[in-house]
Amino acid sequence: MRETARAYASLMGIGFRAAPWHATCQLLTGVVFAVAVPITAWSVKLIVDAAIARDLDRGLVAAGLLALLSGGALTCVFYYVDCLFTVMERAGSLASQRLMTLMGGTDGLAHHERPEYLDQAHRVREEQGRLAGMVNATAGLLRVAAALGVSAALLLMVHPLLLLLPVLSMLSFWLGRLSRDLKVAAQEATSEPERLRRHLFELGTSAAAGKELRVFDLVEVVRTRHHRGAAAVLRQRDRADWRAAGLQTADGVVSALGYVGAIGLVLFLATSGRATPGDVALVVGVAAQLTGTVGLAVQYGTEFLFVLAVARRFRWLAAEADRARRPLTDPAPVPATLRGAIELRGVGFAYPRAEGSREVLSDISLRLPAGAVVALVGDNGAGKTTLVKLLCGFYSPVRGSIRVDGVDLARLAGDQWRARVSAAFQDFTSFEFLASETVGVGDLPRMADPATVRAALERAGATGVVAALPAGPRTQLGARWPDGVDLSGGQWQKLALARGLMDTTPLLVVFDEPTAALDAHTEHALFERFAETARAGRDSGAVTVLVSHRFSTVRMADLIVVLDGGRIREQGSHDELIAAGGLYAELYGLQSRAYR
Ligand SMILES: Nc1ncnc2c1ncn2[C@@H]1O[C@H](COP(=O)(O)OP(=O)(O)OP(=O)(O)O)[C@@H](O)[C@H]1O
Repeated sequence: MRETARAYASLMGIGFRAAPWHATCQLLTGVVFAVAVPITAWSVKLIVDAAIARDLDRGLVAAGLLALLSGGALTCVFYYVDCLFTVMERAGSLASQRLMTLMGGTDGLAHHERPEYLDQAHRVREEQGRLAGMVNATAGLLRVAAALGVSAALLLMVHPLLLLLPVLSMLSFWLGRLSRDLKVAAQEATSEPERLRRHLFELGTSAAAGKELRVFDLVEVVRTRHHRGAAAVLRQRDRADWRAAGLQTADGVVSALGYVGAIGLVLFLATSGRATPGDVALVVGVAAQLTGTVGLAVQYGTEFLFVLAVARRFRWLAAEADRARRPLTDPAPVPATLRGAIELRGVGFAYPRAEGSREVLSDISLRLPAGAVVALVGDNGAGKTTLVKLLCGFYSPVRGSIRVDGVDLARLAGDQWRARVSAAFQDFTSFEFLASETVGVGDLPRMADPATVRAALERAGATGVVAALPAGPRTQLGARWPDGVDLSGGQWQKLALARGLMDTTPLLVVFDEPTAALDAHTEHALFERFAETARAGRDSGAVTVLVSHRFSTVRMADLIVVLDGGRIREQGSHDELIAAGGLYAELYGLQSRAYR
């Protein structure tokens, strides 16, 4: 219960922080409007009674009250709707910012592996719009409560038995809620197949997947699976809809019985002289409004529950983010320069999601000396990228430790360590910014410095890519933007490489197959240059880790580490490994024969 209250408060907090005046105004105008509407029925009663009593003055006062209430209610509706839109817009923007901080600002990546996290994150992303809706749902419920309260008071003035009408309304509200619950449950139960259906839809309609779908003749397969999935989802949701419709019919019958009963009672009272004709008009008016109020109660009640469910997920993600950001127990500063080495001592690692927590790295003991260029080689799945991710601090070893000049990496603040890490990955990100920014984000403080960006482009051999763009470095990248230019895979990759070379004073530089889209000669020439630069800058002690399947590139490294099934099979310089005649020598021989 306390958790629910906190979840509610967190989303109300977003609404009020984003638009405090508008949120207050929406709540107030909603209540005033809700109170004014049933009172108009009361002023009608006064007018009818005055007419029957032939009392013009009383009739005019009542008519004035009616005009005032109608005008006031209309004005309130105007402000209510205006505030509603403003609150939704501003709270939506603030909620997106919070969500980005929660989901994108956490330290490592380990939580992204947990199915529970993925599921919650996916749902929150899908229902993001609702994060802004707590003020609106609350305003709606307040409106309903105010309208029901005033209606009940007016009915009580005529006869206590008429209070059964709001009671029946509550029954009707309950039936309405049951029917909505059925629909919500069906939606939740089908959320996974629905996600698959959307994925298939995406595959079947996107240009990116289009090539492979056609080459492998998969268009029909994807379409059939999509249609079958859609039919299964609809079938399940249809069943719930029919049951919900049954409950709604029962709800209609209950409302009609209440309406007829209330009017029957007031007519009986009027004909026996215990109620006035104005009372009859009052009850008819209030009873008619109650039907609408119950409809609103069901609508806002459901919306409130939906928003509350999203709020709980939001809180859950916030708690996860807090956990991921747990302060270090024994923090140590990141060294300014590396003097000794980055050392891995008995490191073991298993992905949280991997079957039975299978270790993908075991017993890794390795010394990466300051200033060295180290190459990681091995078959697909040998664990090269995983090792790189551990070095970058995205994940923590489950056994053993990584030490930076003798200090456990776990003692260094993640963001401070990563500020000293530079990288280029094979699965790089295509930042659709201006070309100079796409590269410049590799070193934010110097992003706006054209000379630094030019130098990084030069080091990555990407000067030509930017020079050929219509507005050079000021060209917007990405085809979806006006005047945006799309690049080839290799060109994007060269810019990603330049981004990884922006920072000239890192402690660790990682190249995880960043040149896979380039030809072997270009890759060789580039790495020769990187190695030279790395060796020239040995003073800062930066360790350069390079992952490549091309042995012509690998051979220039100071240290080559051969991984096999998550373990180190052998390590040494190119000459040492060739002389040893092991796996490296065998693979090198195979590749060089193929190139001859
Ligand atoms: N996010 C993940 N969750 C679970 N298992 C993973 C994940 N990423 C990689 N693995 C598994 O870890 C093992 C090592 O993968 P890794 O990507 O480190 O290999 P690699 O040597 O870099 O391979 P490649 O040369 O193909 O890039 C593989 O068995 C892979 O299936």
